[in-house]
Amino acid sequence: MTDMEPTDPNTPETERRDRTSFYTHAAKYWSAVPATVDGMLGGFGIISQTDIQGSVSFLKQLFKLQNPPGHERALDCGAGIGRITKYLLLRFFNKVDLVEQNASFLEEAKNFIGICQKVGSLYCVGLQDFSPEPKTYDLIWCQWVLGHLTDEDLIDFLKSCKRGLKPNGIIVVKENLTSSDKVEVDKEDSSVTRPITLLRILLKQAGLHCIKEQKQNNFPRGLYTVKMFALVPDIISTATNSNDNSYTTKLSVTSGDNGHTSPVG
Ligand SMILES: C[S@@+](CC[C@H](N)C(=O)[O-])C[C@H]1O[C@@H](n2cnc3c(N)ncnc32)[C@H](O)[C@@H]1O
Repeated sequence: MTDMEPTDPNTPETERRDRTSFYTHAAKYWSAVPATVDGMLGGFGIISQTDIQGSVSFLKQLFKLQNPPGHERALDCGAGIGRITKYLLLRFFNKVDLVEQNASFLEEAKNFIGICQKVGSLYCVGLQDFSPEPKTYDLIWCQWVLGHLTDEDLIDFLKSCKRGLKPNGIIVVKENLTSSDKVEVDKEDSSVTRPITLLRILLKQAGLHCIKEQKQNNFPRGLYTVKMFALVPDIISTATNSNDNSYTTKLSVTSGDNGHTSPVG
């Protein structure tokens, strides 16, 4: 190649460098954020209680399913200081593990949650490099973190979560969604906010089936729409992969979007 020839932007090497910088930039961003509830919610600590109430109500509905998840073990993904572990998961599960890329947040989680025998392993690693132990979790909760994964890594991560589920286990995704059909990129924290159409495609590619979805209500105006999705292994993709758990998901899908928009990301 001569000096005059333009470099191809899509070479594997360029993609590898872009991916690495996407994650290192996010890690740098979060390293400057205070280890507080307000810090976890981008300055919107005020919405934490409403958020938790919405999640409690959603989770209670999942326990009323015909084949409900057990209460043994949950995993909090992108856990931060353990806000969701403390106020939601520890109320319903005998053991909760946390996975979070920022070591200071996990350190603070010990103080924030307090001494609790029910807190299990604290994994300090990015979700792009993490796979839950197979057949371990009744519930895997992913909130306000999946926008920090590339589409490809998100699919791989969700596939590994699927393998991490116990029978009747459920993955919950609670994320911001764009009101347009476009991905919105936040260069400051190195994240993306996806439209629901893209999220649905990625969930399908991960071999997940949505058994329930619900909009988070009562957030202040001007924030992104936030939705919760309860996901189980898709029967079809499960049938082609005998290592996965099997499900009969004859459950109704509920939806309700009244156009509100949310905090972080
Ligand atoms: C908006 S905060 C949400 C924290 C928590 N889920 C909550 O709702 O309170 C995003 C969290 O994701 C973490 N995070 C960012 N990128 C990550 C990655 N690639 N893997 C794991 N955690 C990540 C950040 O360090 C931060 O703790």
